[in-house]
Amino acid sequence: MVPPLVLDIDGTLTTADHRIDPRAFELLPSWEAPVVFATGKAFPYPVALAHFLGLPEHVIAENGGVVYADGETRFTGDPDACWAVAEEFIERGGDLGWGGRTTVNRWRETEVAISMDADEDLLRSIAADHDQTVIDTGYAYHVTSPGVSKGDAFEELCELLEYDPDAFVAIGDSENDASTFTVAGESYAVANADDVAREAADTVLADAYMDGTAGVLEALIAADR
Ligand SMILES: O=C(O)COP(=O)(O)O
Ligand SMILES: [Mg+2]
Repeated sequence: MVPPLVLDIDGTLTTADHRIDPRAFELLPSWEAPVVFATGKAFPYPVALAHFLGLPEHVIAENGGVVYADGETRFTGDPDACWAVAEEFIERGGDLGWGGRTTVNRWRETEVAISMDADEDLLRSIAADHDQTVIDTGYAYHVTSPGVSKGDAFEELCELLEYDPDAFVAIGDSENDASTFTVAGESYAVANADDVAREAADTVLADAYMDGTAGVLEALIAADR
């Protein structure tokens, strides 16, 4: 039996230009064990991915702020405090960015995502004044509440579904994946991963993006034969 998976999305299942790599549609629909998507993106994104792969919607969104499994939704974090940071950031001349793409935050329920073009120093200093944290995923700065993490959310999801987190293989690429790597039994950072993810992973892969991820998935399938 192949092991269950907990997979980051951006940088892990994608190409370098942010598209889902088609190999996700070849390897995941027939995966014979649970697959959990754990992302910094807003709640609808991993739900849609699971849905269109024909997989059960077991997801972690917003860096752990949202857990959804078996029809149950759990939220962690203080969205008002995160928005207070974003509002002060705008008042002090900052820009959330996204070129008018309001869908980035429209369905976000526990935190705020800000474009990588933003003034990072200003954002971090305002977040610190409000006792909120900033996560840099390489795709966005996320203003998130302390204590929110994909790893804690993953543990919660495993409790809900009565899964053993230690049985899971985790793959990811950035600092928001390090906590998942700690909880899962086995962890891989793709070659494009940041230093925090590389440090936390059991194995740093030679291949980047979906090349790295597909290599792990194919090896797991081969080992199962
Ligand atoms: O939304 C982001 O900033 C990153 O998303 P990810 O956690 O799927 O890589
Ligand atoms: Mg990622």
